[in-house]
Amino acid sequence: MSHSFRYQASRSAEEVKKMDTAQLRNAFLVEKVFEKDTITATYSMQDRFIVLGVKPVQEKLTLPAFHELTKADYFLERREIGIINVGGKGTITVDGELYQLDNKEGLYIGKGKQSVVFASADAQSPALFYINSALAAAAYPTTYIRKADITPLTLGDALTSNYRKIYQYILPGRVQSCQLVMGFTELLNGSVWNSIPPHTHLRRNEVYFYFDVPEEQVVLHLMGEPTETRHLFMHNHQAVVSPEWSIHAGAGTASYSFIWGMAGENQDYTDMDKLEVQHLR
Ligand SMILES: O=C[C@H](O)[C@@H](O)CC(=O)C(=O)O
Ligand SMILES: [Zn+2]
Repeated sequence: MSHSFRYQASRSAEEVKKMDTAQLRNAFLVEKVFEKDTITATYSMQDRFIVLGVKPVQEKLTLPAFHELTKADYFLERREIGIINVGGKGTITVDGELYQLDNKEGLYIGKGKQSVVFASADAQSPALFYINSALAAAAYPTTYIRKADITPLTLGDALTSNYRKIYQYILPGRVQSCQLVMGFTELLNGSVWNSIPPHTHLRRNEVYFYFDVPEEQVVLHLMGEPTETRHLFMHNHQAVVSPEWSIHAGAGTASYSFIWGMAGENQDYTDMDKLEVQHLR
């Protein structure tokens, strides 16, 4: 099996004002999350957040320690992870305990678990495990999360093209974690705008991962300070890091879904500094 990793330094709002498209993409985009029989990792210095993609096809894949980045003996020595499967059926074995994850099912694995092994049920329709990881100081139980068990928040309106359902998977009161807050949002029936009106949250970073973007469609992801915005055109299965000073919003050329994951100062989902669209520049 193979694995790869990348390191992304933290960037200031001042630096970003002067970036061209390639520099912006290099600093914030995770261009290829999934590669066959590989575990990819992007280590962002925003809250030491790690974005991983696991695509087992012919092989079982074991989560490595990424010792070069972490100096840990095993990945979860001082970390926690949240996983959402955006592919076909798969399994995750955590210190010998087997969990089956269908499409859009999730798993939280706490600090201290030493062995995490991923597999697909069918090589023709491989599992695609999208993972976020944050530093953890306490060990909380491994928890299986089923979409059918979650009552989503409904936001927006078809008249403003932002009708969407928000499935909160990991947050206080549902799944206990140290820092991670994670879930996904579905845009429905031709609605295309996510997180509009937008917000920032100085207390934590956020990473967006776009999925279920129809073939040949794109998402125009918006970032930057509210009065100094930038954009990135994103394809299916790409992720983008949002620093604490940046808005994170977007519009698709069709409806799509995205996983959001956060870590930082607190875990209150509603802790956002809301902005009005008229104030954007
Ligand atoms: O801080 C929270 C996150 O930005 C997302 O959950 C927002 C979102 O999914 C949406 O409004 O569509
Ligand atoms: Zn946010």
